[in-house]
Amino acid sequence: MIVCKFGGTSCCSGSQLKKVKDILLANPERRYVIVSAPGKRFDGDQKVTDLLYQLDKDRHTASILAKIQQRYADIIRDAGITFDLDHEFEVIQNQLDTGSTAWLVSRGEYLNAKIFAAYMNWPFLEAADMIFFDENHHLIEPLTYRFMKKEMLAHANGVIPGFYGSDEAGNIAVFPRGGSDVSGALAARAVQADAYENWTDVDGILTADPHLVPEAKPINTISYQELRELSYMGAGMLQEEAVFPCRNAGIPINLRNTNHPNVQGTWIVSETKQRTEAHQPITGIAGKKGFSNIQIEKAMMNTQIGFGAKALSILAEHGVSFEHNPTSIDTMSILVPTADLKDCRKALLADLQAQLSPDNLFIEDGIALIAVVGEGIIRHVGFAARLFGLVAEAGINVRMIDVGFSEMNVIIGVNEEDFEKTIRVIHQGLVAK
Ligand SMILES: Nc1ncnc2c1ncn2[C@@H]1O[C@H](COP(=O)(O)OP(=O)(O)O)[C@@H](O)[C@H]1O
Ligand SMILES: N[C@@H](CC(=O)OP(=O)(O)O)C(=O)O
Repeated sequence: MIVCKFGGTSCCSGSQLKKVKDILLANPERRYVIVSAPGKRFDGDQKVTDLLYQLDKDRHTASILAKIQQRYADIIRDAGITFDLDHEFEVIQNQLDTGSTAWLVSRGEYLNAKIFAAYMNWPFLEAADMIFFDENHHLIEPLTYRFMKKEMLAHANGVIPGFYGSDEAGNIAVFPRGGSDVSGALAARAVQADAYENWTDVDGILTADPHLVPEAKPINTISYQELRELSYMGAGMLQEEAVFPCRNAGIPINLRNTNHPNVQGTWIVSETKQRTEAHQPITGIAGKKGFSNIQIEKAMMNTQIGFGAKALSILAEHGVSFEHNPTSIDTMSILVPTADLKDCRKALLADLQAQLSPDNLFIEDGIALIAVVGEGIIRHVGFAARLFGLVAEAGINVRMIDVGFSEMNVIIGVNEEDFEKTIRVIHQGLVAK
């Protein structure tokens, strides 16, 4: 049995929904499908979920609601589906004053799943009755699996809206953005599927973001951990939390292209399986902008037991999470998301100054982090020399290097303006060859 998830790009129009239907009917093992809200149809278009978040800011902007309704009306017309859209929008209109943000933004998936269920003539299985969050907004996994399994297996087929579930009070709760991937992974795990197919608009996981590196190639197989490292660092094709349910149950994930259904895509499997590209140490490259470095310098820092722990606890008190923390004898660099400093920059610096009495303390913004990922890359003789040689030859100033103990990735920090260039240079020199 296969559980499929189709992302916003696969569900953005009537013609895309036709492709989705053909894919599902081509293999009877594809019994359950999770759909996202309609995504972008072309560059510059708006995702329905983005429109809903916009509407949430001003609930009575009639033009936004009308735009959303029109998106669905076009889908229904182009796919030739019979569906009472006016009724659904009347219900939304009636709850506009009282409904929560989560409720409102989840309507994108809810409506798309209802429409697609009508199109497939499969039952609509309500995610709010199967996916549960606690009062701290954490997923209640065992309960979710129990209810999903019962509800799904009670039907031969089913269409499930992605992105949302409900809390203990029965109110709608949503995952972080991109969360339909998680809904799909939970469904696959609940019914112990043989595979979780995640359908999108690229031929698989590519060696780099195709917007930055047009010549990036699909990866045949990748381990769960490699993928996690890439998606954490911004490779946006699979929500990072979607890996865990499948990984823990040993369910392979197959990332595929709705527009090229004959392409096998990327298989995401356990670490124990060999990658077919074993001759090639790098699996992929990903990166993110928007980091700041908190630089703390103090003579003899290395002899002061607890200095690092103290610094990090001050960050925690201000709600700042740290990503990397390279240190040397008298210097500690703490890489944090710049957004975390928005409301506490001054107070944080004052606390660090008062409690650590550093010789020098400052924050540098505008840093981008790039992860070069591949099982065992660190053990490849000459890898580091080649990597840093390439970057140096391109005249790029490396601000930070962090080599974790996982032996799976090297993180380098560069100025944001060098971000795209660095990814291209590394890809060209180490992956495309
Ligand atoms: N390494 C990568 N491999 C593949 N796609 C990537 C990578 N990095 C970023 N992407 C982007 O992820 C997109 C697919 O994710 P997403 O937009 O969430 O699709 P969907 O709406 O189908 O879920 C691709 O169109 C591509 O631009
Ligand atoms: N529609 C939601 C959830 C989601 O997963 O969408 P997509 O599959 O298009 O990334 C979002 O935009 O965040």
